[in-house]
Amino acid sequence: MSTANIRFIGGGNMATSLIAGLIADGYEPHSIQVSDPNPERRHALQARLGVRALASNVEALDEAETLVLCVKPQMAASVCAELAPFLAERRPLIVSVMAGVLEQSIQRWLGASLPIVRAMPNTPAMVQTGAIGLHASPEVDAEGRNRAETILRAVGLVRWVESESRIDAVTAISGSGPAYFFLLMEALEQAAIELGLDTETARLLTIQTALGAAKMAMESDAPPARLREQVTSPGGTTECALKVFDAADLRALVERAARAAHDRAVELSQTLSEAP
Ligand SMILES: NC(=O)C1=CN([C@@H]2O[C@H](COP(=O)(O)OP(=O)(O)OC[C@H]3O[C@@H](n4cnc5c(N)ncnc54)[C@H](OP(=O)(O)O)[C@@H]3O)[C@@H](O)[C@H]2O)C=CC1
Ligand SMILES: O=C(O)[C@@H]1CCC=N1
Repeated sequence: MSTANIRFIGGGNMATSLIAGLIADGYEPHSIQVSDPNPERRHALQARLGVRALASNVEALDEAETLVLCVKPQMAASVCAELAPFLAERRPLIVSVMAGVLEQSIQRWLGASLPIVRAMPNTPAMVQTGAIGLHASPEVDAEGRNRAETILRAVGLVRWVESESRIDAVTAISGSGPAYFFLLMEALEQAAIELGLDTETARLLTIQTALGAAKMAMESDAPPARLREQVTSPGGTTECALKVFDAADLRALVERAARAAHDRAVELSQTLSEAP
């Protein structure tokens, strides 16, 4: 099965992460083309990753087998309308990473029931440690599902979800999730500095601790709650720290934050589905 000729529309943060991850996995830079209106971004993509970067979306489509839509949700309608006349015949597999943009909306803007896979990746795809949710529209055949999965598996862990609405949950957890962990890292690093550690030591101890905790959680049979208990000696230091988190009801706060992200994705879906 060929995964060749992948075309990206929009060359920002998410496209750069995906392209970097694919190239690190062995994809040939010449099999990837990307379009972006920003000349500096195009230059960076070409210089850093060796892919062809074009100003024109239509030119970037050339010989597309898989087309990855990587523009902001608010740009989706106009970009699809621009591409529509060039897609009807070729019928590439369309992979949309756009948060809150429904398969049906994309098909309506394209004016054709093209096969669409919605993918919700995250920026750690750049280091092939992405967490990706996938959903396929009914037009996607087994080869299309395989192709999307093969491409996304090159940059991380892939999970299919049963209904398209679940992509909004994936968006709230793993799509936006790296930002939550980065925020925690920023706060812990700052606390380390306040406690007297030098900046570099604070940075490295924070990052290594996050990496170690994630690796342990991934490799252990025990759930995170059990791993947390193993760190928490009765009457010890961790217990004191965790009591502070409990007093602030950290769990409820995290749930509220995830729900806010989810609800924003739903709101985007509704608003954009009404866009002409
Ligand atoms: N960032 C993330 O962690 C994740 C993002 N996503 C989704 O990925 C998509 C892109 O997000 P992200 O990469 O963060 O956003 P960025 O703004 O970094 O990237 C979007 C890029 O598209 C360019 N662009 C604007 N208009 C057009 C156009 N008409 N044709 C082609 N390119 C255009 C922008 O240029 P300019 O800046 O000059 O406008 C920009 O370079 C979004 O839909 C988002 O929901 C999904 C999962 C995670
Ligand atoms: O913040 C956003 O809207 C995008 C989608 C998931 C991560 N970033």
